[in-house]
Amino acid sequence: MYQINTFNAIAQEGMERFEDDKYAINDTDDPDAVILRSKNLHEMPFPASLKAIARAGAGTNNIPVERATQEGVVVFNTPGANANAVKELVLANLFLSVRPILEGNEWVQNFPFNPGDDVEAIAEDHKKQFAGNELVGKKLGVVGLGAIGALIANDAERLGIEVYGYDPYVSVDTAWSISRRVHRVLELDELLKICDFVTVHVPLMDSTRGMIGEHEIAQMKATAHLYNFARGPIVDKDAVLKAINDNRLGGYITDFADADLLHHPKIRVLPHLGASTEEAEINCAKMAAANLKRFLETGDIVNSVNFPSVQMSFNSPWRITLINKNIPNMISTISTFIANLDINISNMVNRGRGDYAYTLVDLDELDRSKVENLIDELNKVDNVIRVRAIEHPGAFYEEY
Ligand SMILES: NC(=O)c1ccc[n+]([C@@H]2O[C@H](COP(=O)([O-])OP(=O)(O)OC[C@H]3O[C@@H](n4cnc5c(N)ncnc54)[C@H](O)[C@@H]3O)[C@@H](O)[C@H]2O)c1
Ligand SMILES: O=C(O)[C@H](O)COP(=O)(O)O
Repeated sequence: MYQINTFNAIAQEGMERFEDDKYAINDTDDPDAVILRSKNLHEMPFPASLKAIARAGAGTNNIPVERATQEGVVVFNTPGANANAVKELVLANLFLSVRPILEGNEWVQNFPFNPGDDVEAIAEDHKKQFAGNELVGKKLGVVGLGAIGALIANDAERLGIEVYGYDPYVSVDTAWSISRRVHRVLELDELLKICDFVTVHVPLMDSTRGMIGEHEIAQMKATAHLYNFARGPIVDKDAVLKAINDNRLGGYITDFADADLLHHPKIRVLPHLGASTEEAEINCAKMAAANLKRFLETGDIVNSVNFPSVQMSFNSPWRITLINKNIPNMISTISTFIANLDINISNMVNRGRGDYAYTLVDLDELDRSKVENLIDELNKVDNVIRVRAIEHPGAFYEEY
């Protein structure tokens, strides 16, 4: 039985993938894996049993990824699974930025009409104060052309907006998906100078913390609007407040609530709603559950942020998985241990990522005690961080 613990509300459509006869949910303090959304794990020690953490979402800044790596815990996320939800929220805010839609509604709802008033005529009389602008022909800068940024760039371009994109690390796949009518910008300042709207979609990392600060805001048009649906600390809020109060920035729209940003007429604050659609929550939960199940049941790694992508078809009675330091001779050391126990290797794959590597070894061996003995031995090997044995689920092996 695998033990899974959850944090945050994970959509049932994902959780129901964990079959009752194989998985126990929230039943232990020593889980094999955790599935979560934005719960902060930084101060939480990991139990020795923990093998994997699945983030049902994109950002993993709530997870101590480096510590997880050192402790041999594989961290997964769900790339792209909530990108459409964020895209739609950003587009909605673009419309709200050019048209006083919310203000018009608020005015009508709160106007002190008297009984018998011609409400329609009074509204017609006042509508001029809620005239707006159009998005067609405006310039939008997209900082970070990943799953979300690429969708926004393409859809904004289709709306007739002139789109400029900046991402020095854009993936080849994403680059192919972006319309050739989206202008590629090589310097962030260049984009900031010309755009009416700038929307940021980069992960929060040491290199992006505060990346939109005083200098960057000073490049922007005084009428421009800055959007932050990525993470609060990517934008320097003090620089934003100062610029807005000095009339050097037109507005700030953020998905990250902060007491200092509340009740300002030029700042709109949302309670982290980017991924909060039924569709995105289901997509993320399903993908996170699939990542976890596959890892626990086969050792395959797909969509990890700290270990390499490794898949191998599982055709042997036993598979062992190893997380080890990425140093010379590890593979020969491991295979020598296996050979010394007179066990034959039927298939093997090893991939490194930075300082760590992941190895799958399929064994032509039916004797459980020999495999258990091997695991004990491998656990003693220097620079091996975690070893696991997975029995092939097909009972037919017992018959041979
Ligand atoms: N508001 C929400 O609810 C919500 C929902 C989903 C994601 N997010 C946030 O948005 C971030 C992006 O999500 P995504 O799914 O598009 O991720 P992604 O990994 O697909 O894309 C991130 C992109 O940022 C680029 N990048 C990294 N550093 C950069 C830099 N210094 N300058 C320019 N580009 C840079 C990368 O090359 C990549 O293309 C997430 O990490 C998360 O923090 C927020
Ligand atoms: O990084 C993400 O995927 C988003 O910020 C969504 O966070 P949530 O799952 O807590 O809504």
